[in-house]
Amino acid sequence: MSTDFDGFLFDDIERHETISAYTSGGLCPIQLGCELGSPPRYRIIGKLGYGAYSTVWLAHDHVNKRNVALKIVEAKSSSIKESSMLQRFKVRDTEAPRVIQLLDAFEHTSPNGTHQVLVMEPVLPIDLFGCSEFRPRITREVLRQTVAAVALIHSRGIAHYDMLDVHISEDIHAGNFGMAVPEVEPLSVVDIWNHTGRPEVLATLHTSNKLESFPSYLCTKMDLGGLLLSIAPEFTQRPLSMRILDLGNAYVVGECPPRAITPIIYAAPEVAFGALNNDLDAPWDQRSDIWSLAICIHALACYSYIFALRHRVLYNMMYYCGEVPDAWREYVRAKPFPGGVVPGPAHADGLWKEKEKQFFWCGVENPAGLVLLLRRMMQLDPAKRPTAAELLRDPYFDGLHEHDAGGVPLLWHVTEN
Ligand SMILES: Nc1ncnc2c1ncn2[C@@H]1O[C@H](COP(=O)(O)OP(=O)(O)OP(=O)(O)O)[C@@H](O)[C@H]1O
Repeated sequence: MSTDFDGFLFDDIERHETISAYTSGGLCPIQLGCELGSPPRYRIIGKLGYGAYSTVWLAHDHVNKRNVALKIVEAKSSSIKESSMLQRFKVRDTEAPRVIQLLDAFEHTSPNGTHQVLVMEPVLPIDLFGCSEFRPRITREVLRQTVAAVALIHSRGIAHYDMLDVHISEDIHAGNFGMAVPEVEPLSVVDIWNHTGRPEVLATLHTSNKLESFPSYLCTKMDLGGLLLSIAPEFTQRPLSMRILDLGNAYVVGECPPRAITPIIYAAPEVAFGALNNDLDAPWDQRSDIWSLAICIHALACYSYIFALRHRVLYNMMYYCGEVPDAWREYVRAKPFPGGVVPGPAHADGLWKEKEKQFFWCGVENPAGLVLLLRRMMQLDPAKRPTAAELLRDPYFDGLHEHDAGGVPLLWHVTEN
């Protein structure tokens, strides 16, 4: 082995967490089949996902005899805030939860430090650009429940602002929303392993010998949707129940907001403008959530992001909103509009007409209604954005109600991913 190279021999940043995140203060090395908890209680079955601060695993809880999701947070970040946020949203049996349910929390020590572990119900995240065999059809009901999840956290004075997950490269993202899949809970470990087949793993070979910090291999995410299609296909025929995930960056409005971590192309104008002018502490609150929720709804509806180019994002915001805010005029004077096209209402109407066609081709229910909804949400002035509770009364959601999500098959799947 060559000694002039210090690092990993293999890497695949598109499919795994960054290997270098396994370091002192970083991620917890995990092996399939290992048991966590004291006394050992949760047996790791497979990987469900990873984020900037954690890895998330499907595990079997020997005590309650059910499968659960374990979010194992890097040692230097504390998830105490996230677990106390989630505690606020624990529901009784009679209520429909809209926030992922926290079942337990404990600490686990690894060579990299002490990690918070959040035990949660497993959900099927809406993976916009993933390679699952399963893709839900994004109906008005899915979107209504997505807005209802945000309305719920807002009603408790909390802002989320991390609804769009970005993994490593800014090209791969998924919404921080998922569907409850209680069908996963009773599955036996052997059944799961039989149906998912041999786990795909990548050996972690490092040129140094600091081996204890790293797992001996990285696992590829399990295809939970594909697993359910093969083991419990009837799940696509029942009413769905959406959850909002990842309250790690959420805060109680009125307290000091954490720095917004939403990437600029999904960020609200007030945050994006600040960030592009080197003000990373631009304040954000629930009104900023409404903008990001619109970006998320757009992505759910047509599997693409409304704004793609970071360096043009402010211009595109002005084009879609048809105006130039007074506070941005100085910025615009220094960097003139591309091709000299000045934003205005007629130009904005034209862009949204094109958007309506795109929604139509993507099979969106009531494309014109969705355009009107998004235009209400995407206001450059945060004060003009409706609240999430007001959005639930938007004509786009007419005829849908919290108590009546059932009746017709609400999910469908496509396999040509
Ligand atoms: N309860 C769960 N069931 C199934 N999958 C989950 C669950 N919670 C999280 N995941 C998956 O794990 C991924 C990472 O989780 P999460 O976003 O909470 O981590 P994070 O480290 O806080 O990430 P970031 O802050 O980068 O968004 C999610 O995008 C999702 O795909």
